[in-house]
Amino acid sequence: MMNPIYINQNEILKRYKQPDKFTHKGIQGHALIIGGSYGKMGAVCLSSKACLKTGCGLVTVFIPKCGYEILQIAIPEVMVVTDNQEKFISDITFDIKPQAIGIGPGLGLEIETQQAVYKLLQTNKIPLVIDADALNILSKNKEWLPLLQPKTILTPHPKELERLIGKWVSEEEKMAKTSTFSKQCNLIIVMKGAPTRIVDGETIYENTTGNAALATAGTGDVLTGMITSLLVQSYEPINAAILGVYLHGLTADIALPETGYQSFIASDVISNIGKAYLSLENKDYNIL
Ligand SMILES: NC(=O)C1=CN([C@@H]2O[C@H](COP(=O)(O)OP(=O)(O)OC[C@H]3O[C@@H](n4cnc5c(N)ncnc54)[C@H](OP(=O)(O)O)[C@@H]3O)[C@@H](O)[C@H]2O)[C@@H](O)CC1
Ligand SMILES: Nc1ncnc2c1ncn2[C@@H]1O[C@H](COP(=O)(O)OP(=O)(O)O)[C@@H](O)[C@H]1O
Ligand SMILES: [Mg+2]
Repeated sequence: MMNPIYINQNEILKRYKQPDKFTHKGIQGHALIIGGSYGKMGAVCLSSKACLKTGCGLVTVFIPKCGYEILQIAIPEVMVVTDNQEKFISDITFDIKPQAIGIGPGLGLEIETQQAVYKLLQTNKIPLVIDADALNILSKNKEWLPLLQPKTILTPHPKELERLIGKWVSEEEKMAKTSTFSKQCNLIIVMKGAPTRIVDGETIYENTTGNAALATAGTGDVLTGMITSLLVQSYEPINAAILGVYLHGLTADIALPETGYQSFIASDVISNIGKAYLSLENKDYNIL
């Protein structure tokens, strides 16, 4: 494996941009989060709330009908567009103009949902984060990979990565296969785990924040919302991935003294994003 570039505060401060004093919600950007199915609407709640809390101006979700009230009640700041189907997504249509899309949390694997993803990939030209069931749909339909725009961000956990690139027998082989896949398809791969590594062709970044408290339901859904938020705020895809992964891990480091490893939940990531940002500005929470 090539020596990784460690993602520490120094690397982050080279990339982090403070919001302009005169910015407004239009400039801060509009994100679209697509996901959810019956029983997995929480994934979209977590992802869209994290997206807003990472600084974008507007967030819309595209979800099946059954999630309408859940979303509107859980997060009044988020706007909702619904599919015609009750329990899963069957056709992704919207008349908003988001600057980036995050797709996958809670999406499910229905055949109609797979076709809806195919249709989106055929026409989509804006930056995209692909996670969870959207990754699993791609793994089932690898011939769709060439439809992805250059530098699309994929955020697999180890099982999702295996579905995408096949099994490996060593850490070295895993990294080599991921690097080849990233290069061949011109994609950014966020290999989630301990530690999370970001692969951009032959360049490998290794995150230095985060801990085992993150091993809990929904923390990956939150990461998808955070990276999507940074994309709409005009970060280059590689910088959105790097900053998103770093801030996400930092929330767990900040919260740990209060929550311990066991009681930390995905909502605690969201509620500590503010402190994670503040630590970059040397205000109050400079814990590193
Ligand atoms: N509240 C909600 O609505 C929530 C909704 N969610 C939604 O559910 C959907 C399914 O997503 P999912 O990730 O739970 O299922 P799946 O892809 O089968 O992978 C699970 C298997 O992968 C493995 N594995 C995972 N991490 C690993 C690691 N670090 N290191 C090693 N192995 C690891 C592990 O395999 P094992 O070790 O058991 O063989 C595990 O059993 C998706 O849409 C998601 O967004 C969830 O986000 C939860 C909250
Ligand atoms: N032991 C650990 N140490 C550090 N980070 C972890 C650990 N376990 C999980 N994580 C992080 O938690 C997140 C889990 O994502 P994922 O498996 O997609 O969860 P979910 O699908 O439930 O949202 C990833 O960002 C991963 O890097
Ligand atoms: Mg996940």
